[in-house]
Amino acid sequence: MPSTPSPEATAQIGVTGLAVMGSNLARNFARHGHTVALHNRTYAKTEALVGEHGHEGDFVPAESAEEFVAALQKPRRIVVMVKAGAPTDAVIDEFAALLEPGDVIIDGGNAHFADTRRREKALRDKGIHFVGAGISGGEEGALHGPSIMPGGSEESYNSLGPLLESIAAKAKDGTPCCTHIGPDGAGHFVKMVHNGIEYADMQLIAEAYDLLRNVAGYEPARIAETFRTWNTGRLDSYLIEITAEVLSHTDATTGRPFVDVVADEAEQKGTGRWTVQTALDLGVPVSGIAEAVFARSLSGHGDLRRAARELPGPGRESLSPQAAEEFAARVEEALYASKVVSYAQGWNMIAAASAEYGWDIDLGGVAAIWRGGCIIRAAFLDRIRAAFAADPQLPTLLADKGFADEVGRAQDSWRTVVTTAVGRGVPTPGFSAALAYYDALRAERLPAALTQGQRDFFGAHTYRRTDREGSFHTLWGGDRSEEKTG
Ligand SMILES: NC(=O)C1=CN([C@@H]2O[C@H](COP(=O)(O)OP(=O)(O)OC[C@H]3O[C@@H](n4cnc5c(N)ncnc54)[C@H](OP(=O)(O)O)[C@@H]3O)[C@@H](O)[C@H]2O)C=CC1
Ligand SMILES: O=C(CO)[C@H](O)[C@H](O)COP(=O)(O)O
Repeated sequence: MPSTPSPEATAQIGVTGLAVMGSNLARNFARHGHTVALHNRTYAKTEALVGEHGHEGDFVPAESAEEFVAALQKPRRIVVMVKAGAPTDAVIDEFAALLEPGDVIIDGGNAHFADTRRREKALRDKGIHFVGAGISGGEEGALHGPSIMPGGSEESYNSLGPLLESIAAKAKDGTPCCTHIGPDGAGHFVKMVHNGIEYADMQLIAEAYDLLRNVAGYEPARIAETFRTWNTGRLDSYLIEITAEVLSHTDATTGRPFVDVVADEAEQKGTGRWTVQTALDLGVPVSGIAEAVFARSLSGHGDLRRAARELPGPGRESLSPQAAEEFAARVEEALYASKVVSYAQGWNMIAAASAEYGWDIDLGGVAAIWRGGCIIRAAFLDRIRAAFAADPQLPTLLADKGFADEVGRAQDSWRTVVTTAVGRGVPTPGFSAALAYYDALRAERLPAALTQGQRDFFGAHTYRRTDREGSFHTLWGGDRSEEKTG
């Protein structure tokens, strides 16, 4: 039964799920002058939030879902910030039963976009707007300004947009890092690709660190300085900045570099894996992101690593200080070029999904809202925004003249870094895959022609020719004459 709004319905927005993300988002709304209704399954968390931060703005704590809904102005806007998956479904079902047509439920968790499409459709049938909103920036971003990627109907964005834009991060030009991405699952799709790119960026940075350590022979503190310098140039980004912080940190217990006492097994919650699974379904090559997911997975396979530890590898002579410095400069170029490739792959994926699902996503707009607040925020994103503003149909970022020139200038160093890594037995799956992608895209001819011949040989799968229209099959088991099949 729809609840009857009480005369005390004062809250412009409600947040349910008051763990790290939800409580910080609620505080962010309140700090921006919005009255915020608060709800959490376990009421003690609601009380704790009001006890500690009640002075930051107007909060309306609610013990029950009914009280929470009654505290909201119409159309009611409820942000759900609970664990992704079944808990999100349970909370949506609980609130949908209390809402009325025109009300809006916003899922700010890391939901799979297919779940968001399903939920949006089910609620649309009841007249309730469902907004799957990707939110990036972690705990700090939620409090001080995240990047927000809302999907859903235009109508829901009209009601919600100003509120979300008020709490979002602001890019250097003052633009809020929040825009309507597109219908149903578009917002969560774009957030998923953001995380896939985040994985690729982190893997490339990790490879650069490994090369500086094991080829250039730098200690972590020196590598931190190198990253700090890079952060003043074209690689200027949050991830490079925090890399320098992590590398310069000393473990208090042992006095050793922090990075040397952390177990070298990278974990993952799943959004990178979803990106790769979805890319396979869409037929978009995202080799940089895939290698990053596999690299995390491999690092966690202690059993395989222990079994292979004694396998032989090449010797590693140390470089002279000058050669090390020259090599470090080349690593910067390889890192930059590989980064451009993984962003190009991510954008191809967004474009493909936009076409597949009819989302009409503004590709430059995505870059614009990732300039601030999110984990992959970087100066570089303004260049991507500009590239799509100049040509909204750009087939790949590598075709943008500015990026093409830079990557072209970096290619010698990129090749040197990859061959040096191979020669010295330092694994660089991200750098290598990015370079292979670059070379495959620019190749005049690919060996895929041979693959087609093999497929036709063993399975009569047919092939197309370069000189004639249609499909063909060669009678491999007979006189090897060719027949036109279509
Ligand atoms: N942490 C991060 O940096 C980021 C997280 N996200 C996403 O944001 C969402 C929230 O993340 P986070 O703040 O870390 O919290 P968690 O993912 O740890 O979820 C905890 C919250 O979910 C509630 N909850 C769990 N199960 C249920 C249920 N069955 N019914 C009702 N409530 C339930 C908990 O309530 P109770 O207190 O009663 O247990 C608590 O409020 C997640 O989807 C996450 O993926 C997105 C970006 C960054
Ligand atoms: O969404 C995020 C930032 O944008 C999270 O930080 C991200 O989910 C972390 O992922 P993982 O635990 O898989 O490294």
